[in-house]
Amino acid sequence: MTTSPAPQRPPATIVFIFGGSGDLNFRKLTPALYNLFLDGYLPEQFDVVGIGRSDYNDDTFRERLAEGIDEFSRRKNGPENAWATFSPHVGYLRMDGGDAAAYHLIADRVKAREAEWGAPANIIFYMSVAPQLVPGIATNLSQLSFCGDKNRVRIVVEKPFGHDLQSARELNALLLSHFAEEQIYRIDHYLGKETVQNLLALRFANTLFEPIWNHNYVEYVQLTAAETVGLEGRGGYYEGSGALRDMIQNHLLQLLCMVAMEPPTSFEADEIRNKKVDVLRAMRRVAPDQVDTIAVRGQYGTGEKAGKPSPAYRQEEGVNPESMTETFAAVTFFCDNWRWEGTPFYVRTGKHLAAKSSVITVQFRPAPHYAFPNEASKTWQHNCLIISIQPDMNIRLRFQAKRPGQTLALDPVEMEFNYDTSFKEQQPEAYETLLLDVMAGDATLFMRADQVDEAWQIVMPILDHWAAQTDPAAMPIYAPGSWGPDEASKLTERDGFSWMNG
Ligand SMILES: NC(=O)C1=CN([C@@H]2O[C@H](COP(=O)(O)OP(=O)(O)OC[C@H]3O[C@@H](n4cnc5c(N)ncnc54)[C@H](OP(=O)(O)O)[C@@H]3O)[C@@H](O)[C@H]2O)C=CC1
Ligand SMILES: O=C1O[C@H](COP(=O)(O)O)[C@@H](O)[C@H](O)[C@H]1O
Repeated sequence: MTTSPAPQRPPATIVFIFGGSGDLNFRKLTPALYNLFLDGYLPEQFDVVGIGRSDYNDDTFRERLAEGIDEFSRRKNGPENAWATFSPHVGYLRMDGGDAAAYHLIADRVKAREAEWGAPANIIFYMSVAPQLVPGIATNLSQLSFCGDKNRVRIVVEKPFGHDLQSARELNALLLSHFAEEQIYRIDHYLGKETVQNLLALRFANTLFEPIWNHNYVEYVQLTAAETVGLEGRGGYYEGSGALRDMIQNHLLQLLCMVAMEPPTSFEADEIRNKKVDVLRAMRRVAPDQVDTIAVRGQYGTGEKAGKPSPAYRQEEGVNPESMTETFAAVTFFCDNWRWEGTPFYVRTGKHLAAKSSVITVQFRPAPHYAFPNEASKTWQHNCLIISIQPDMNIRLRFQAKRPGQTLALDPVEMEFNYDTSFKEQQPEAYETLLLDVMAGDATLFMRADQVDEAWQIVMPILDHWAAQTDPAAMPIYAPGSWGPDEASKLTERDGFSWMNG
């Protein structure tokens, strides 16, 4: 999301992707760069260099990535010869990120390109590797003479950013010992989604919602990120993570910030990030003995998918048969500030749920006086703003309307804004937006160290409480294809509400 009306082409840039041979680059990063290239956003002088230990050379690496483009790029092979024009910009360096002596390969590559281009290049180091490798790579990079150049060198760090508060602090301290904060781009791909960025437009480019966007009018907010997929071959990672760490500490708390933040005075990166971190600071820290009242976890059991038996989480590859890792988490958060005091924010996420659906629901309070006869509205519902992030991309406003006829009958109806019908432009993938922002030096959609820290502080009491419960029989099990364990409904029902499904 560049803040200028039309994005400028970035200057000459080399993107080094540590983990170039891995899944994220294959499915997301190179397809995103390729789409940016096709859309004319990349400079003429750019290189993408994958780094890994796997045995590729430039040609075999390009062949491998071409398969990823075929399968995962929204533009597929694009116009004729598009890949043939793009692929010479792609190369591979075979090296071990832990081998400090190998880093001259990077320096040599930069030197050669700059000589060819006749100008210094911006350099981006993308950490698409397991988190435990990041400190070593960052330390080795810092030995390169140009790394301290704030104007042209940036480092992108993938999630998870730490495993807990302590490790996140250590990682931040290490990165900040080698790079300035403005060089560090902590990525959260949810912030690159069009529908998520549109939350800022919805709230701050309209007068309609802002006057009622507070605890006086909003009864509660629900944020759901439901997935139908399971582990997708990432059992090793997920087993050490779980739903709270994997989705809530980062993506869902960031969404919550977009819903709850105060209006910014500008779209400067730090102004937006200041407003977001204020929300995180205001969020209630839960006492250990309160965790069971505000948080529920669960794990998927055996079931059936596409007519075939599907294994329970504890039977998945890389998972402990007595695992206590949650594949579902639901939490009631409160933001203790003037705007939101007393309004619950119900947040939930899970694997193998009934639908793929990321939705924010803002439920308004009932009308102060209901003059209609009770029998007028058998299906009476509160006003509600439903913001669908994905896969549907729409915003629906639900209100009561009179059903045509001679009786006074009211029914809930919806006004809908839909991206597909309102705009003809294609939606860029989140990684396209975020990679272009890194190249442009725009950190608005990236997390600052203090945001990461606050988000960990918020979830730590829940994680600690759950970690202390070790009886496998105590883990609530839910059926794949459901909306999670029954216990999750208690969170909302306790307050007289229910989850909005589907
Ligand atoms: N895949 C996804 O959908 C998502 C991934 N992420 C995050 O992105 C990061 C990468 O994930 P993903 O691509 O799935 O992981 P993979 O396991 O597929 O890839 C890991 C990469 O790290 C490289 N690597 C491992 N050890 C070294 C080393 N010593 N030196 C250099 N390279 C090394 C591997 O290359 P080689 O074996 O050739 O050395 C490989 O390219 C992780 O932090 C993950 O959490 C975040 C969101 C989504
Ligand atoms: O970061 C992650 O996100 C994906 C969900 O992303 P989405 O864009 O498809 O909603 C999730 O599957 C994965 O476990 C998590 O690490």
